[in-house]
Order: sequence, then C-alpha cells, then structure tokens
Amino acid sequence: MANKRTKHAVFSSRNTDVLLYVPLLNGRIRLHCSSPDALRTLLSDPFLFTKPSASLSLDLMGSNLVASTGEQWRRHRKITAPAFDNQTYKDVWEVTTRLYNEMLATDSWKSGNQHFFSAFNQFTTRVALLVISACGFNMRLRWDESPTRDHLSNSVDDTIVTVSTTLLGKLLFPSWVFNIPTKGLRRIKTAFNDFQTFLDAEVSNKKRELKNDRQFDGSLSDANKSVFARLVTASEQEGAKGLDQHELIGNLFIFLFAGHETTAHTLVVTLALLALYPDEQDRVYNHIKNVLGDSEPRYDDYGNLAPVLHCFYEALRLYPAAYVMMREATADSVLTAEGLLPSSDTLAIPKGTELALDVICASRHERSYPNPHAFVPTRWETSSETATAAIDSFIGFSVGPRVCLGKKFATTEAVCFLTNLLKDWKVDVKLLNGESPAEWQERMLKPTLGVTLKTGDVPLIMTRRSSIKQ
Ligand code: HEM
Repeated sequence: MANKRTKHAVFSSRNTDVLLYVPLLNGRIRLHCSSPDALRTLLSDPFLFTKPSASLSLDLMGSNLVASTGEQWRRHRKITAPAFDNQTYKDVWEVTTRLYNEMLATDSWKSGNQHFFSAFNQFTTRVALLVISACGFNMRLRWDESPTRDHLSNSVDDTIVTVSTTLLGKLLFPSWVFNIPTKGLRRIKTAFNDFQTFLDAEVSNKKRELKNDRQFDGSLSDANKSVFARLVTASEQEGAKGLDQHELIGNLFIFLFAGHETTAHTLVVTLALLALYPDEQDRVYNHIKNVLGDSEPRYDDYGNLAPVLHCFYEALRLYPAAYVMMREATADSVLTAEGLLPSSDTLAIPKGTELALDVICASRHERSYPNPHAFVPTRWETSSETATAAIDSFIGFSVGPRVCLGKKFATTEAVCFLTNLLKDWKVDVKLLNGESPAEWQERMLKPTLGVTLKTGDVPLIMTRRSSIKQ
C-alpha cells in the first residue's frame, strides 16, 4: 500500500482532511475529502450531494439503481429494496454452503492435506459469481458447471467475467473506439454485445417463467423467489410506475456486477490478512469451534459469528473495493467536521462543487482508526476500547439512504464462506527467503484502481485442520 500511504501522508503532512483543486479538463472546483465524519455527512443527504452525471455511466445496459439520481433513484430503490430480506439471506447462506462443499469435492481439493493455490482469488470470484447468479436470478449452477447459450460466443460465466474485467475500458472510451479492428477491442465489443443479448433473453425468459409459476393466490413457488423474481413482482404491482424491460436489464446487470467483484476481492484479502496475522486466525478459529462444536454452520449462527464478520470488515477497511465515491453539490452549503482544515472545522461548499470522497484515506484515518495500517479485527467489537468505528457508520458500504443495498447479502455470503473454510483449513502464505509478512503484503496485495479496487492474483496455502497435530 505504499502509494496509498503516500497519498494519506499528503493529507496528514498538511494537517488537513480536504484538498481543493481545479482539474485542467473541466475547470470546475473539485474537493478531495478524506475526513470520515465529513464523508458520513456528505453521504447522508443524497439530494444536496448528488451523484454527478459523469459517474452515472454505469447505465450502459439500462437505467438502474446505482446509476440514477433524484426521483428516478427513489423509484428504483422502492422496487428493488424489499427483495433484500431474511428470505434472501437465508438462501445466500444455503447456496454458499452448497458451493463450498462442491468446491471441496473437486480434484484440486479432495485429496491431500495441503494445497498451494497460486491465485486463490479465482475461487472467491467463482463463489461470488455463482451466489449472485443463484440468489439473484435463480440460475442455480453447480461449482463445475459452465452453461452456454446459443447466442453467446463463450460460456455464460466467461462472458460475465470478461464484461466485469473490461468494464472500465468500456466506460472510459467512446463507442467508436471499439470498432477499431484489434483483437483486444473486438473481444470487449463481442463480450458486451453478447451480454446485452443474454440479459435481454434472460429477462424475457424469467418473466415468462414467473407467469407460468404463479399459484392460485398469485404468489410464487419457493423455487422462484430469487431477488430478480421478487423485483419483477414488485415492479408489476407498481403498475405504470414499475420498471420496464430496459430498466430490469439495467438492474440485472448492476446486481451481477456490483454483487460479485467487490465481495470476491474482499474475501480473498480477508484470507490473506488472516494468514499474515496468525494470532488473529487462531482467535477466530477458536471462536468458530466454540460456537459450532462439531456441527455445520447454519444461517441462525450468523449473529454468533461476529468475529468472522469483523475480519471481513477490517479487510474491507484496509482495501475498500468502492475506493472513491463522486458527488456534486446541488446548492451552496457549509460542511462541518472535526479537523477538516488546519484552522477551522467548517468549510463553505459552493453549488456545483465536485466532491471526491476518498474512502481509502478516510478508512485509514488515525482519528477514527488508531494504528490505522494494521489488521485489527477486534476494533469492530462494540466492547472494544478502540471501537470508534461502529459498523453502522463505516463508509466501506457507504451510509445514509444510498447505503449499499447488497451489504447484508455480501456479509452473509462472506461469513458463511469464511466460517466453512476456516473451520476446515489453516491459511498460510509462502514468504520468500528473508521476507517479512509486511513485505509479502506490500508485494502481493498491491491495489489496482479500476471501477473498483482490486489486487492481482493472491497465492495462498491451505492445510487441512484435521491433519495438524495440536
Ligand atoms: C464487499 C462487497 C460490497 C461492497 C464493498 C459494496 C460497496 C458499495 C458502496 C460503497 C456503495 C455506494 C456507492 C455510491 O453511492 O457511490 C454501494 C452501492 C450499491 N451496492 Fe454494494 N457493495 C458490495 C456488495 C454488493 C452486493 C453483493 C450487491 C448486490 C447483490 C450490491 C449492490 C449495490 C447496489 C444496488 C448499490 C446502489 C444503492 C443505491 O444507490 O441506492 N453491493 N455498494
């Protein structure tokens, strides 16, 4: 995290949490803010500090919850939010457990007591993709299944992964660029065209399927209660105000995208940090054993597995997938937060100011997080002396009315997957000769900043717990 630490140092060396500058390209004032308190204030009023149009280009597949503002956003949120409830989280838990067991039954896991995986992120990406496909869209794939469709050049999962990994290029460049006949650009164009056709066909099929599935009382059978099925139902109940085909596709795309990369990245980073901090791994393992004994984890255990959740939160704090949030002031206002400027706790914000909310620096802010660069999961315990960072006000999932709609979806999946894995396997990293854990972290967990923050391939060693002599 050297570059990020340097950036943090810019703020601390100037004794300020805000930097004002005017980008050469558009000449508008931009405020770069790293104060956790100020970020919470800015995020709590999405109408005064709205998403700027430049950050809304994620509507490339259709208008959706992430890429809308004002009344349009309110309408999307009203229809989509009810589908994220206990019934969905229970399904997330059950699907994650099934996938974990199917993963263990594959050749790379089933025999032998120790495995070296050069890119463990491939497992977390697969889990996250299959969980959102199943619980989001009732596409209940097995771990080793790679479905195809007549209109797709590659398998469904390959197409989704290509679209996710090339999304930034698609957002940055104008569409004519993708007509330039190079192999790379053609691949992106084909993947996006395929994906659009796939989503269109999927939405039409699902709507037909739901019509046939309706029971006497208009309700859906248990097999058809995915987030998407409930979204279509809620939308139909809204009549003319419901979401049209294009908007359903837009939301389908955004759930697939927002719902898998962020979770997959945070999961693999959590495991790497637990390997680098073996005392923390022992602590969380002992807690899991105390809660579960010899039983398998169930959704009802979620509340008793807080230390597992705290590890996930701490990894997200150090490597926040949504590393910057852009906003724009719709009216003149005054921002107040402790230590905002060297000489003042307040700052006037003129209408039209662009705000870059720096989640990386805010999440490593010394005032809110003592010993900010260390992995300290216990800081999230409500009883902890350093519990200044209450989970509800943590900005890794944002806060306020536009808080991440998939927050509990992601944490349910994470707690389930981590609990299953940590109860069965000890996680380690392979240090180079003379390398310290901090140097490994610096070398292997280098963040790259695209649409979301990610790291490269993360190599991990898994040792079967039952083979370790106590
Ligand atoms: C570790 C995993 C995740 C992280 C760190 C994360 C983070 C965030 C953040 C910071 C925002 C606010 C962005 C902004 O306002 O500029 C957001 C919004 C959103 N997230 Fe997540 N997210 C995660 C997982 C998920 C999942 C699993 C889903 C869906 C299943 C999801 C769906 C959404 C949606 C729909 C919004 C837009 C909410 C709105 O604007 O009303 N996210 N997420």
